[in-house]
Amino acid sequence: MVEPEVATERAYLSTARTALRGMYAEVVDREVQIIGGEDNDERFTNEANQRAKEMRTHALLDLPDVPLFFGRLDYEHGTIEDLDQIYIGRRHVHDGTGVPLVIDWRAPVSVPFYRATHSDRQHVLMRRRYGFSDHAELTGFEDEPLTGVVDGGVGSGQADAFLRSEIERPRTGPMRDIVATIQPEQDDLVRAPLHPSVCVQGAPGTGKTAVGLHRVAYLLYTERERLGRGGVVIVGPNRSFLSYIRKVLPALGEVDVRQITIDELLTRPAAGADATDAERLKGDARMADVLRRALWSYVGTPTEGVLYSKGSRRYRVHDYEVVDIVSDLRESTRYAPGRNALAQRIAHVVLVRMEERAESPDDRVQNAVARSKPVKDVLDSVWPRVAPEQVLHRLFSDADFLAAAAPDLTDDDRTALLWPKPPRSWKSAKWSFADTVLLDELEDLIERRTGSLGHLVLDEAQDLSAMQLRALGRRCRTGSATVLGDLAQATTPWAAGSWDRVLGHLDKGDGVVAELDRGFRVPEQIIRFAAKLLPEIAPTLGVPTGVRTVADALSIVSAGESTLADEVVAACRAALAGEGSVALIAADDQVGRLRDALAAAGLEVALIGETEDEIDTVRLVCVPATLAKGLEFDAVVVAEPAHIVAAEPRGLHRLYVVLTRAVSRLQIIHAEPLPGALA
Ligand SMILES: Nc1ncnc2c1ncn2[C@@H]1O[C@H](COP(=O)(O)OP(=O)(O)OP(=O)(O)O)[C@@H](O)[C@H]1O
Repeated sequence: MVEPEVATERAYLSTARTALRGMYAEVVDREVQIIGGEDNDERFTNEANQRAKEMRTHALLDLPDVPLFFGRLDYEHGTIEDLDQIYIGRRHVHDGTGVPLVIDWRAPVSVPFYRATHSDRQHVLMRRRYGFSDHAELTGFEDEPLTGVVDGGVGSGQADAFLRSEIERPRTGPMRDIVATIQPEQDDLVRAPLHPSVCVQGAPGTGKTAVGLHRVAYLLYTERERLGRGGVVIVGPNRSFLSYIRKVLPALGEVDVRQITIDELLTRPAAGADATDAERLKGDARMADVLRRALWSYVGTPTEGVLYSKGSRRYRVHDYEVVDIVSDLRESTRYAPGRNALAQRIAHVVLVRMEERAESPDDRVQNAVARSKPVKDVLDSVWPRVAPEQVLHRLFSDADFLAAAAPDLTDDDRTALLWPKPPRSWKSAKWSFADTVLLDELEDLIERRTGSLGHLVLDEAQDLSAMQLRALGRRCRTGSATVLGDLAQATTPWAAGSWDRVLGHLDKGDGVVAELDRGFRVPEQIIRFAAKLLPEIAPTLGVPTGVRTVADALSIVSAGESTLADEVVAACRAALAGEGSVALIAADDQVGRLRDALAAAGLEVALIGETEDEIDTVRLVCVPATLAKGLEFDAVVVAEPAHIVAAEPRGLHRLYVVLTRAVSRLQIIHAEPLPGALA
């Protein structure tokens, strides 16, 4: 490391920071042009301009702890106009005269930073990577020449050391971006085009979440206009997870992406709960047919025609004519427009009758007839207005109605769906979360949902049911999706199964499935240990490889029933003596007690689920096993695996999730025997 050169690079960083402040001030000082006038168009334009300015200023804020660049490429002279060197960072910075000081990592000229190799240099002479302190002070750099002889792994070896130190940099607070060290196989997915949809199967810690977030940042860079219209939404499994990932996109300069859970995306609140069997069935794809049949069974067969009077004249539409119209319209469109069409078609027949008598009615007459009482009476009896809640209430309280709508379900299935004590009316029903998804489907069967997201990212998608996926797909009909998950981590009984099926339910059948199999988070020893569960939980998946081994990564302590809590306290205390974040993970019904034991021993500890924000500040957190998904910690202590397994039908899958949260060290403490595969 040449000191003067570090000083030069620091000076460059400081020039870039000053330039960014200049860009910020320029946007702040620029007046938003106000268009005169008070009508909606003008108001809308003024608001949009104001909002664009706010977003731009927000995006240009210099985050004090985030370095402005992380790498440099030295190109062969003449490759890029006027520049032989480019600095690569999270956003573009220029000096006010048009000279770029930092180039956005997403720009095409930055691609070789991630892709160039000795055998395919892409005109690059040298790649430089910078090291920074926690406060974004430049501390040094490593050079990787891409020309000349490769001796003893110079180049890729150095890069690996850099990647390793990035991964092992102690964690505090929420997830960080990986923009300085995105790996080629990840870069392929990050920069894949907006269409078709992409689905990533990846073992724990292979970077799926990181890839999904960087892909969003990349797509917003390349397709901002197209995505701006529909918007981008990231759907995650729960609030703790979303809180954990919330800072990655802002650090990449993207502040306008909604990150929500699926129940927040569906607008109906849930108040009730389901038994497991009912919940599993309610997520099953067969429910789509059941709902369709149930809804359309409200359309009856007309037994009477329509007699329309105007003054002393009468016009008759015969019953068989109404029968024909109804059977023509049934299921040819959504339910509500079908009802309107029926009124219009009856009115049209009346109009024809008028014309046959040499009258000359116009469109206004047709509309008046369609709204007239005799026509409305027919509609109400043959094609009544229905609310989604009404249909579902009847389905779960009327065994005959359910049997007619669900001929393909078994008797046991139907019994599981029926409410033991039906609420008196659909208005007083307490809908479960699975019910709200069904109501969403019904709503769309009644009136097609309009509007579409530009892009949808689904994380931990292996857990979503067919019906949930359909609801999500409806919100992104013309947009595309990035689907991320791991079938081995599927813990819900209603999980849809294969990725082809997931894409099918989302209505993104043209999506491509890719696999990530290099584990970055978890040391090789821990991966191999956890992977002993794979033959039982996901026999078709291969064992991932870890990119690192870490000395003493895994230890297993057997304790007595009465000493378990003491061992847990000792293990957490020892883990806190090292650097970074520490988690105690235990079965949901055990974690509170262990938290109390830790607090009683004088350790500062927070419980995830109760206090999301404290993940940012408290080093030791207790994590109920059901909230561990997607999270990671430098050191993890797992208490009593047998309890975690016994707590739920897919307990072994849950244990696999829990065992794969550690970046450096995993300690397992058990009084009961370990599950067979791990013993
Ligand atoms: N290229 C990379 N450079 C540095 N760190 C990386 C890289 N890829 C992944 N990581 C790190 O590995 C860890 C795991 O990444 P991530 O959470 O995205 O994995 P995942 O596949 O979503 O895991 P899980 O299935 O457990 O949810 C994170 O700390 C992430 O920052």
